[in-house]
Amino acid sequence: MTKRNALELKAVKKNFGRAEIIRGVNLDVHEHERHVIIGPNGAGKSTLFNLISGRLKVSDGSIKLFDKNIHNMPAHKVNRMGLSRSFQVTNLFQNMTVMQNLRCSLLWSEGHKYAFWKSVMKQDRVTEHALALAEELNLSSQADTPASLLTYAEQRALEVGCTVASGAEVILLDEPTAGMSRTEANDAIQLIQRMTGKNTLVVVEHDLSVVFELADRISVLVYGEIIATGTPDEIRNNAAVQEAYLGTEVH
Ligand SMILES: Nc1ncnc2c1ncn2[C@@H]1O[C@H](COP(=O)(O)OP(=O)(O)OP(=O)(O)O)[C@@H](O)[C@H]1O
Repeated sequence: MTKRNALELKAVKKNFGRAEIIRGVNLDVHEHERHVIIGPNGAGKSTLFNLISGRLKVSDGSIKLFDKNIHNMPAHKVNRMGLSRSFQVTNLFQNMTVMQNLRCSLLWSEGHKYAFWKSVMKQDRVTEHALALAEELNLSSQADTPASLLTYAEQRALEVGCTVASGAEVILLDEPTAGMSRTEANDAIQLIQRMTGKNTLVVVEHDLSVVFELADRISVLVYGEIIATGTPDEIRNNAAVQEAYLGTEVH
């Protein structure tokens, strides 16, 4: 049986002035897949994420989220349609506590747009859900701590928790282990795997040990073009990928 695509990019191009930065990208991300995009600095990974999440308009081509066109829609609409992008830590409300951040995301997923006063009954349910999430994130003991006082790795964990709580089916993660120690990175990967089991994940990541641990499939972006897509083994053994990017790093 063919797998349903959560995301489908067809011949996507992006120019900045006369420079063509994304040069006809075709990419299918299957529902529930963990798809990691790798590539050298300046290959266009962030630009591609900006196009998918609606922060930038495509110059040409189409992007579909579960069969609906989303290219050139504003980011908040793309978000409402079920795609959320987790930035480094900028999605958090720094002065609000862990619980308040989680509650905000849960209420957003129900369309409350931060109107906390709507229903007391619902508030109890949301609080319970937020507590359960804090526990899953190993942040129970910090439930009433403002986000700004968490460690960097804890903030990243909370950020992933808020993204999941916001109800998005497709989650884009931007270098989820950047700036972390090896132990923190391993914990973060386990947390991502645990928290996003029901989601489709698209991840940009530089750390190849993280990439090969996390990915169901990998796409390699070089100078604005995807030169290969495949399982970790297929990518490891792909001669063009080795020449353009991996070198001998993964052997
Ligand atoms: N708004 C912009 N205007 C002009 N050029 C841009 C703009 N945004 C990105 N670029 C250029 O597009 C190219 C790709 O940048 P991008 O940040 O997407 O690459 P990347 O693969 O994410 O790189 P890195 O791994 O270093 O984060 C770079 O040459 C960059 O200078």
